[in-house]
Amino acid sequence: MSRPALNDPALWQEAGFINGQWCHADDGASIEVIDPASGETLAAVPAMGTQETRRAIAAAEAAWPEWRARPAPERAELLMRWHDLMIENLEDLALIMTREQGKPLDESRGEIRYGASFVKWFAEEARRAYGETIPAPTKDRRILVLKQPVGVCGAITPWNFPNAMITRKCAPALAAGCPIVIKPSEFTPLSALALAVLAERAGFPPGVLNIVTGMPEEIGGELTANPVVRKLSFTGSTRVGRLLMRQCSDEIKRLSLELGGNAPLIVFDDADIELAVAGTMASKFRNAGQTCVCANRILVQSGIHDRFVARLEEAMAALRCGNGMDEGVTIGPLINHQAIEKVAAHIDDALSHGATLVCGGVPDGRDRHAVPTLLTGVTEGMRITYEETFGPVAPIMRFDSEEEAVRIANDTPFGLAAYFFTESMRRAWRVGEALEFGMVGLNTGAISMEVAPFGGVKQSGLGREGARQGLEEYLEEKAFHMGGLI
Ligand SMILES: NC(=O)C1=CN([C@@H]2O[C@H](COP(=O)(O)OP(=O)(O)OC[C@H]3O[C@@H](n4cnc5c(N)ncnc54)[C@H](O)[C@@H]3O)[C@@H](O)[C@H]2O)C=CC1
Ligand SMILES: O=C(O)[C@H](O)CS(=O)(=O)O
Repeated sequence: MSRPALNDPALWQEAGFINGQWCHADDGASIEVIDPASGETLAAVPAMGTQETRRAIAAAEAAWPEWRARPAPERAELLMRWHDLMIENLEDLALIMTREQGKPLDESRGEIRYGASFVKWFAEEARRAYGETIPAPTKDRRILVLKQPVGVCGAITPWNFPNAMITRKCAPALAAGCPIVIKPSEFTPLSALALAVLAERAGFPPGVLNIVTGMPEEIGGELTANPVVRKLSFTGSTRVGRLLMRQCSDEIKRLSLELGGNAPLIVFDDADIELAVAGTMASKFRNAGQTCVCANRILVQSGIHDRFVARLEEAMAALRCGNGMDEGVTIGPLINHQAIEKVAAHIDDALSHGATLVCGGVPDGRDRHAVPTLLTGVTEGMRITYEETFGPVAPIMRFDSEEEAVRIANDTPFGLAAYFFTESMRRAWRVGEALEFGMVGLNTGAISMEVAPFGGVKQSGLGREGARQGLEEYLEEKAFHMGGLI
């Protein structure tokens, strides 16, 4: 197991974190963490299940009364201390992330800053869980609306953003006064465990933040069935989100779901072509295309089509595939062989139905890399247009009219992110309002930041993360009627 040389080796943890204690699975079982760049075993973390999860939930329940009673400025101070420790240890956290997830080091550094931005944002928001007073209908009554923490929360997070998807959930939970039990992806647990090391150092009391690693079905089964857990927050596939939603229905738990996407990116004839190319590169190739907000379909109007394809091919030629630890690499390996096989299947299907390969091609599984690929002549009905590719493949669909582009863009059960490029103010309003997505980028491919609400409609999920809305997901509203006052 070739762990990286860290400035602070204590950040490399191969144990779960329950009630302020580092612990292993009751039966001693473990699961291996694989380096996606080499395929070698990097670490082994506990294969925890129902019993360990039950203990973590009990620890969170025991911690709740004191944590909810702690004044918001004190919760905020702990969150800021955690934020500062993340920034101080940024290089180590980035190294850990690149080794277990594969993304280039610079992207990992960017994700640590992105993850830390949620901790700082919710340290600030903790002080603003404002209630309200309502004019009473009679003289003897006063009506208040109190904001109170939901209670013990659970979170289940994906492998593609193994730091930011943790902090985007636990920062608002902790800010609101909720203790939390987190199950990170079995592919990338080390980033979550490093965050727990820093949370402990920041001074969070035992039981407030717990990390349970291991068997998804067992841990998820306990988080969804245990009545002590009042809310579950999930980021991942729509398939699993639907399953968890069903499992939470018996207890009518609060839910936040950030699920799959199928983002259209539309380039109109009147687009600024350089903005459109830059926006496409930013949206399509971040994390080797393994994000839920990546452009999954690229719709280009006929008049600009050939020029845009030529410029995009030029820009893609600058991408460099390789090991994320190596200087200058911009496209790391995909997370695993299943991901590579899915990308290959999408390319094969498109080519077999008449698409043209401009550059790239079917990845070689042995290289564990998906080569940045540009396809033209992509048409509706090809798998790549209705399944989330989650890889560095840019499928170009030609269109003629604005109405046709909006129809195609909206023709999906998903509704997470969409992008379009035009210099026309009138078209900006028409298309921005017509697109059925939770987030829309006009002349930009970057829409992920802590200040704006992140989330989707239709089968892309429920609720919003980040922004003012993100705190509300962890608060309950109580109408408090005070009668007999005269
Ligand atoms: N909306 C988003 O931000 C994301 C969407 N995705 C989508 O999900 C697809 C697969 O990516 P994965 O990370 O493998 O997503 P996934 O949905 O399979 O896994 C996400 C998390 O759910 C857990 N999980 C899986 N099955 C579970 C179960 N039965 N009970 C409880 N927890 C369970 C996993 O251990 C992981 O922690 C991607 O191809 C992409 O389409 C993936 C990551 C993020
Ligand atoms: O899971 C994801 O893909 C992230 O939500 C995307 S982002 O927030 O990093 O853009």
